[in-house]
Amino acid sequence: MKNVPTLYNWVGGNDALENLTRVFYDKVLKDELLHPVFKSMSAAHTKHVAHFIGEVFGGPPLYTEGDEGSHAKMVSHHIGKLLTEAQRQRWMTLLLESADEVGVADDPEFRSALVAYLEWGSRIAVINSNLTDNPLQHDAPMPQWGWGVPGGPYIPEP
Ligand code: HEM
Repeated sequence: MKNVPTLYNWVGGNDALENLTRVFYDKVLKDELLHPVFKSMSAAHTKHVAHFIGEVFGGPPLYTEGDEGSHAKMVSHHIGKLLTEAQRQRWMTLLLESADEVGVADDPEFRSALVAYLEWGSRIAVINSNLTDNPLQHDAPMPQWGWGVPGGPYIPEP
């Protein structure tokens, strides 16, 4: 497939991702299962998560350069939080509800890649939350996510 856009471009870049995480964390803070976990999050949390996902989706290094983050720093935020599978499932549900609410691209190819990434990342977050030490070296690379099996969005031939 020629000229395959990045997931970052397809979703609408940083503005679309920041809009998504803003609406999502509003829901999270009103949720009885997730409020206790997120009640002390920083004011910049929603943007940091949007920047992280954007970078993983092939966007500019807004998390590693703009926010002075790294993959290891992101992981360190989850260490020792003792997240449960029920909390993870609620996190997924609210994020996907938010995606529909704000009108994130809903084509089958994009949503397949989005769900695959979120399932992967959220399950690793739960695993890491049950550790006491960060398993990553400080210079571990950022994950990179792509379109997976479909290979790109469905674009009909002209
Ligand atoms: C793909 C999945 C995920 C990604 C990309 C992600 C990303 C991040 C990032 C970038 C931070 C650091 C924010 C900052 O610098 O302010 C963070 C912190 C955090 N994340 Fe995640 N996360 C994921 C899944 C989860 C899940 C499933 C949970 C809980 C159910 C969770 C709970 C938390 C908590 C509690 C913090 C710390 C909040 C605080 O500062 O008090 N994360 N996450």
